[in-house]
Amino acid sequence: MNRAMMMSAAKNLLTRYGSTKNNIYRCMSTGKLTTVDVNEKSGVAVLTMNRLPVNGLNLELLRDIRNDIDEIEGNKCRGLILTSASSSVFSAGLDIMEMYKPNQDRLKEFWTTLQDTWLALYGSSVPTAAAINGHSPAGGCLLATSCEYRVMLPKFTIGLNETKLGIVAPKWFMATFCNVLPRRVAEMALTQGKMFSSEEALKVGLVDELAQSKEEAIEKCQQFFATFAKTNPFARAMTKQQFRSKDLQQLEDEKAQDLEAFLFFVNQPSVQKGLGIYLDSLKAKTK
Ligand SMILES: CCCCCCCCCCCCC/C=C/C(=O)SCCNC(=O)CCNC(=O)[C@H](O)C(C)(C)COP(=O)(O)OP(=O)(O)OC[C@H]1O[C@@H](n2cnc3c(N)ncnc32)[C@H](O)[C@@H]1OP(=O)(O)O
Repeated sequence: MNRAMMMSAAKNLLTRYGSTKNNIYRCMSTGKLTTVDVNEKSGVAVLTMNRLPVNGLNLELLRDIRNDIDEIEGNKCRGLILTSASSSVFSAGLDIMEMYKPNQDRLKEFWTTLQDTWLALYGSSVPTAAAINGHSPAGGCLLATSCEYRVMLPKFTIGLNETKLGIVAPKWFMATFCNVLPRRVAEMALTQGKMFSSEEALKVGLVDELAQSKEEAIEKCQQFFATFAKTNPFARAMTKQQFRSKDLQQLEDEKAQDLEAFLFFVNQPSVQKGLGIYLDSLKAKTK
């Protein structure tokens, strides 16, 4: 982050936090595929993904999440908890249908919206946490690890499984993973396409706590936010942004090349063939 960007971020944060210390704000739900509920007392917003059955991240769901994050930031919420309306899947990751035999204009918009959603979530000045109440592969894991804290329910799986699908996780997926895990663990897991059980994820630090129910997970996320009670919100947010600025800046600088690489890669006949086989295997499971 250069000096001008830093000053502008500081100005935004001062405007947000300057005179609002003890007030409670109300946020409103914006999306059709998401809901946002704000705890009137704590000011914490719960953003629930609601594209059942598996919260596949298609263009519309990503747009809704992105708009919700902007609205939560704008409404001065005290925290953002990301969770799912499903009782078994947090998010199945990117909707493979967006990448399989794609319309090229939509494909571009899809990837650009994913980039923008990540920039908004990973760079959010609002404290963020994920209540992971179901499986969380690939893009689902990206969303969860973009948050500052993770609480997961037992007996589910989480990880970046891209290499198992014959696709490559972009650099910013890897950077997000490396922000949570020791570099060696991250490299091994990424190259293996490893999906961690909830219990394994806790052991390596991919998640911070386990909870027995969604309600308990949300409560634990709220307790995490409470650890900031005695900090200055402006100083907290600036500190977070400085920690993450290298990763954020890299994607900001390379957005166009990243899109180009994605389009090139996804349109390769071998990748299309692999995605088709993978989709068939997923569908065969349900027959
Ligand atoms: C030099 C190289 C430079 C490279 C530069 C970069 C290039 C960039 C390349 C591209 C990178 C992209 C990164 C990709 C990220 C992703 O997120 S890809 C998606 C990965 N996701 C998965 O692998 C998860 C697949 N799904 C599952 O494992 C299971 O569905 C589940 C999540 C564990 C849930 O299981 P269950 O509850 O049993 O549900 P199912 O019965 O399996 O599924 C229900 C229906 O949903 C469909 N479905 C599931 N997941 C997806 C999905 N991700 N996309 C689309 N559709 C999905 C499934 O087929 C079922 O459909 P129906 O049979 O029609 O009901």
